Amino acid sequence: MSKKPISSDSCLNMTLDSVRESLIGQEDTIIFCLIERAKYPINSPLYDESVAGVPGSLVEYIVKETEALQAKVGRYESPEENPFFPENLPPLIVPPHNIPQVLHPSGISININKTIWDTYFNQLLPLFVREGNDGNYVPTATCDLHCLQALSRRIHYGKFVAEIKFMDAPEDYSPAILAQDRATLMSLLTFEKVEEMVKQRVEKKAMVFGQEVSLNDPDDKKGKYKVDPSMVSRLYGEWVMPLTKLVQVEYLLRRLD
Ligand SMILES: O=C(O)C(=O)C[C@]1(C(=O)O)C=C[C@@H](O)C=C1
Repeated sequence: MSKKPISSDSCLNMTLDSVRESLIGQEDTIIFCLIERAKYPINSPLYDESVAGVPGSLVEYIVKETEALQAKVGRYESPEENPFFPENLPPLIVPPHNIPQVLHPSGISININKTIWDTYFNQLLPLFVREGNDGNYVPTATCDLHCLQALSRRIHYGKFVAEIKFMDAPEDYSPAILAQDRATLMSLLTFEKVEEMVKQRVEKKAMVFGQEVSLNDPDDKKGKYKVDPSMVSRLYGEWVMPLTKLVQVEYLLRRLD
C-alpha cells in the first residue's frame, strides 16, 4: 500500500459567512457533548488528585494520554486543534497532512486551553451536572474530554474569524493593532446582534436536541430537557463567546508582527 499523505480540504476560500457557518455547526457538537456528559453525575473522584493512582487526577491522565495518541496520528497538524497539554507531545508517526496555511504565523500558537480547562471544571460542569457518584469514571472522563475538545476547537476558531475580519478591512484594524489597543480591537470585532442570535439559537437547539421523548403520553415529558436550554444560552453568553473574542484580540494583536 502506498503511503500518501492524508489530504485535507483547503481553507483558503473562507469568508465571514463560511466561518460563521462552521461556528453554527460546532454548536451542535457542543450541545450533544453536554447532553452526553449530563447523563452522568459529577463523579468527583475523577477530579481528585489524591485518589486516582495515576499522576495528577484521573481525568487529567486520560486527557493527556489521549492527546499523546492523537498527536501521533496528526490531530494537532490541524490549525483548528490545540492541545490541553502541549508539553512533551510525541512526534507524528504518519505522513504530514500539508494543510494550507491561512493563519498568520505569529497567531498560530495562541492557546488559551488552561483558561478553558479551569472554566469548564470550576464553573460550567457544576451548572449542568447533578451531584452523585455512579462509578462510571472512564465514560464520564471521556465525555469531559469530548466537551473540552469541542469547546476548545470552537473558541480557538476565533483565530480564523479574526484573520477573515482583518483581511476584509485591514485599514480598520491596523491602527489599533499598531497601537496594541485591546479595547478598540474588541469593539471593532464585536457584533452584538450576532451574539444575541447565537444565544437564542443555542437555546432553541438545546430544546430540540435535548427534549425528553415519551411514546405513551406526549404531555408526560413536555418541557423536560436533558440539559437546561437557558443554561446553554448562558454558557455561550458568559464564556464561549467572550473567550472566542479573547482569542480574536490576541490574534489581531500579533497580526502585524
Ligand atoms: O460572528 C462573528 O463575527 C464572531 O466574531 C463570532 C462571535 C461568536 O463568538 O459567536 C464573536 C464575536 C461577535 O460579537 C459575534 C459572534
